[in-house]
Amino acid sequence: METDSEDTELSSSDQLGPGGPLAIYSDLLPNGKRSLSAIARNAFILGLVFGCSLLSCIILFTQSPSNRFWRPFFFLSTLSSFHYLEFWTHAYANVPNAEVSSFLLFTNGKAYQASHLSAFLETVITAWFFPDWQDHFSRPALQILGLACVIIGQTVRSVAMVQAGTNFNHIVQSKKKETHMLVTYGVYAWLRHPSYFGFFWYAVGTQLVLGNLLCTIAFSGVLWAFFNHRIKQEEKFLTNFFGKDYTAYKASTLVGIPFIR
Ligand SMILES: C[S@@+](CC[C@H](N)C(=O)[O-])C[C@H]1O[C@@H](n2cnc3c(N)ncnc32)[C@H](O)[C@@H]1O
Repeated sequence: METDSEDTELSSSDQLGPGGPLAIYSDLLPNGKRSLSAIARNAFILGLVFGCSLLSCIILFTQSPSNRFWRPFFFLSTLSSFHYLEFWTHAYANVPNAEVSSFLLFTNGKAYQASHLSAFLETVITAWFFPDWQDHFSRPALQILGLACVIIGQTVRSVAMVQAGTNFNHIVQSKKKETHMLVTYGVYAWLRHPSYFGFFWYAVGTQLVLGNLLCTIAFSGVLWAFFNHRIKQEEKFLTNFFGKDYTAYKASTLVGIPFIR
């Protein structure tokens, strides 16, 4: 005798095919843009890199601050926590946009990857071959300032992403969605681009802590030009979306990146 459950059993391709009853889950399968296995894998790897590099950084620094090889491990720990938080903020407050690409691991462009590789190489090469030159630039006061920038920058960016919720999108939107609301509360009450403010100061701060003279200059210049252009474009779209409300909001807030108004 056939049971009800056997009656309704479908082959896996029927269940997952277009319009099949489980088609809604196809996004979550391996290779889907919200693939649960890829999300679990990325989170595991980033957690592992964060834990190991933070521990190595602390051990090397406390053994002897003059052993400069705590620096690359510091950089890896900031990078891994940054990429983990990019996804976590989406998973917490922006579920419809939480995708594997929200980690920004391999989707942030070649310039991003090249600049981080350059920073890593500069700190390793100067620590190994030119320690005096590195010491000359990386004074404790600059490093403490850099660390403050990293902590404040990362915190402001993550808090902004949580407060903006589903209104935040890694890709600047040129068409207004029905659900898109103008965010003017929380950190957005003071800063109109807090996630850009946060990233700018976080990134420059990492270079100050590492004692990277070349990359401090390069990161400041390249990021300034990038955000200056992006903010102007984004504000044109936001003015189209929200009209006078955005103009009034703009007049009462700051950007917080030098010379960008
Ligand atoms: C990568 S997010 C960056 C948001 C903002 N510029 C920041 O730095 O926090 C880009 C998206 O956020 C949206 N956005 C920017 N400011 C907003 C605001 N105050 N309220 C609602 N959406 C905003 C833009 O429309 C764009 O699609």
